[in-house]
Amino acid sequence: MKNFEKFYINGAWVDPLSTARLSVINPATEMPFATIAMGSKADAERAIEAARAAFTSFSETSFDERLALMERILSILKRRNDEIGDMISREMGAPIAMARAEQAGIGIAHFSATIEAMKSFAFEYMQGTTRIVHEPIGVVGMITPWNWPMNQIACKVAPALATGCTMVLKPSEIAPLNAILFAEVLDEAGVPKGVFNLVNGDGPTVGAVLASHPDIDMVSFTGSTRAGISVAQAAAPTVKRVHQELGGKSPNIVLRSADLEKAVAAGVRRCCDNSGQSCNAPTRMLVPMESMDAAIDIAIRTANSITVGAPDNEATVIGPVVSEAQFDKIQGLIKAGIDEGAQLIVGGPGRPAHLNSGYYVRPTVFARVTNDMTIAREEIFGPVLSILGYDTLEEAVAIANDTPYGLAAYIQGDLAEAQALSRKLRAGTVRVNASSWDGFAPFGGYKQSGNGREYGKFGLHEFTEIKGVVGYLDA
Ligand SMILES: NC(=O)c1ccc[n+]([C@@H]2O[C@H](COP(=O)([O-])OP(=O)(O)OC[C@H]3O[C@@H](n4cnc5c(N)ncnc54)[C@H](O)[C@@H]3O)[C@@H](O)[C@H]2O)c1
Repeated sequence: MKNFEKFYINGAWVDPLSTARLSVINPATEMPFATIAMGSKADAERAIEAARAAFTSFSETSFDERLALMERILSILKRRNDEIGDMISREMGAPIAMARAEQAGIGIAHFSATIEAMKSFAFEYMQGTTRIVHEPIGVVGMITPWNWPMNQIACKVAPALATGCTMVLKPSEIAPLNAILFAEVLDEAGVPKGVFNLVNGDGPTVGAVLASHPDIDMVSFTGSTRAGISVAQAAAPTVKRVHQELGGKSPNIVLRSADLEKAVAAGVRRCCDNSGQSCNAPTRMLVPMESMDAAIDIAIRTANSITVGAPDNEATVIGPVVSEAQFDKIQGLIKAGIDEGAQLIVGGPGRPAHLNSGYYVRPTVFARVTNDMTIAREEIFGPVLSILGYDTLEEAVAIANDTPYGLAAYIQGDLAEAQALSRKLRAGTVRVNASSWDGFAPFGGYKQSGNGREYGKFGLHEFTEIKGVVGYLDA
């Protein structure tokens, strides 16, 4: 059992003031393998004080100093990538190769993209005789989830450092160890003391302090809509900026012009990727009604080809889901799908037959789902796909937009048709056909999927205040 019971505050690894501890569980074995300290209100306040004290000097560093710092971080992240990936695999169950290449690799991608973006970002410019200045917003509280842990940490910390903010990070208590390695990277890179601080703990204790504290100028939250609302409520009396990246129930519209085989197979795989634990997973596939039977055939074949297994086995495509609570929640939603009359075509309740321990879920597809069913409305966060039929394109758009969420939407088919359709979808990201991830594209949600945008120049914008110095030049 490894002990990770220190916090990183004011440039040093310090003992917590709190005595509470939590075991970190490997979801593949259901066994604890490490412990962390769970911070108290006093631990959070100590970190906020350090970040506040560091703000004046860090906000006055030059662009070149911050660029050099970002480049040092990037090179250390590259060196330690596999170690970070292995840790993520152990604590949240992602298959080892994917954990290294994608889960950890995305941290590198965000630092690279932010470095590129900061080089062309207009931090200051003239507008008539007024000087427009983007200044760092101040001390940022960051609260992150377990599903793509390094993604969320990097896409907040990179723009915050690039703009001259100081920060306190509270990562998910369910997958907290990658954040400890990340803090080691920042320490080695020479981030000035107090600029980056890490306190582990739970949401209602440490998270709530970050949300409500008057010395925090902005809280950047990624997680469930439920917790995002609590954060916004706690933040309201101090009128800080609240940036939320929340849940999703993203539609994937398969147009009549699409290659059905390719589109359905890719949609099933994408929904199950990361064991279905992606906020932007395409979980509602919309197919033309007359193609429903053919789509069912393709979905069954594809789901059966997804190998579920131990994260350290190279043949594994998807590992376990993160926790017992998540496993139980998914099982309950699969049961709701069956009880409400959706057609279960592959997968279903329980673990895959060859696995009798670990939080493994069978890739599951329901067909002939209607958009009022629980499985079409609630975020499941497991490898569970709903296929819905549509007759007209107008109907497809109405179904796609009939959700409280608006994080992402997907379109498969003719490019010109997809371009026109993309404007009708109420979602922060629309992905057309087999487009690959774009670390410079804005990422964030419409409706109850959040507010604000991350990634590239949009992240830089998010972490700044805009000042107008009127009369900067004589008229
Ligand atoms: N939109 C996005 O960018 C995005 C990305 C990844 C995950 N998510 C969402 O995250 C959820 C899964 O992650 P999770 O289970 O870790 O979510 P969660 O909301 O339970 O926890 C997220 C973080 O919030 C903290 N937290 C919980 N309650 C809090 C409170 N009352 N006050 C302050 N902090 C609190 C947790 O400790 C954790 O650090 C899904 O709903 C998913 O869609 C969204």
